Amino acid sequence: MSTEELALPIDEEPFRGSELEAVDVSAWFGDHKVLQRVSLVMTAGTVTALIGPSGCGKSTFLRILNRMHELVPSASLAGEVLLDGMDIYEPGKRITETRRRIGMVFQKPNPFPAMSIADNVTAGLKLTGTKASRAEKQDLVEECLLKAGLWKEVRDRLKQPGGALSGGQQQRLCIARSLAVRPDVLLMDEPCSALDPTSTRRIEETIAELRHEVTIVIVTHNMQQAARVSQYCAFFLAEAGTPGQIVEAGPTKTMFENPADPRTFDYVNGRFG
Ligand SMILES: Nc1ncnc2c1ncn2[C@@H]1O[C@H](COP(=O)(O)OP(=O)(O)OP(=O)(O)O)[C@@H](O)[C@H]1O
Repeated sequence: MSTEELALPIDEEPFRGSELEAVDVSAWFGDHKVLQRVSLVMTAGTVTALIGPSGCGKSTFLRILNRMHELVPSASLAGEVLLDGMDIYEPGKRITETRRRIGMVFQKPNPFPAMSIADNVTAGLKLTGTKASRAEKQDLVEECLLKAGLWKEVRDRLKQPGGALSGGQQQRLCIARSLAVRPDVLLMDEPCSALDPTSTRRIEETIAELRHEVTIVIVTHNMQQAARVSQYCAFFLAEAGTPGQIVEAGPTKTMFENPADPRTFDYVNGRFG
């Protein structure tokens, strides 16, 4: 068989990344219940968008997916989060390993401002105890900046401080930093909300390119963005003081063009929220 025959068309290339599954996840801050039995499968090779009005628990849900929720002293939760079938909350599971496998990019770009661009990219290695030679680090810096779509813009100034980059470049630097520890899943909490339209587009292109590398879950308030970047969508809602729940989840096209629930239709068409 020739190599041409063996090669898969691009759409059928096997995806890297892992499957993440939330099973009956509920969450509280003190005795305030903010999520009620949320279940969702986030598949490798897809971008899953979490949408819904302010306060319905999207960020809380995202933070539960990499064990950041428990950093809030009053916070508690029930249910399971399975990473390739293994519960990340199982007693004895190391939090650092979970956070290495499930990275997070925040709303506001947060590079280490005084640290060089190159050192920002490799900063996570120390935290995860990964040893790398100088040459390996150099290769990693180039690889991750390329994947994050920033290499061409910074290749000649890798020693300059990360804080000197524009907001959009800083956010792509943070994406490169997340990729350097080779995560299986990347969580993004409104990654473009602090950025101008051009930088937003650039990040969206980066997300599209990364989908084959890493499973992506993104919280966004921007419906056009959800439609552009995601293949799968989950609509969260907290009605009249009740905890947030998923009203409906499914392929993005269906959610936008032919949702099953009238509340989804109203939300994606900007009638509330
Ligand atoms: N650290 C906290 N302590 C107490 N309550 C909190 C905390 N963080 C969030 N909450 C509450 O949990 C609920 C869900 O908040 P969350 O931020 O997850 O919603 P969201 O859908 O992401 O909102 P937004 O779209 O505005 O970011 C809200 O009622 C919020 O007030």
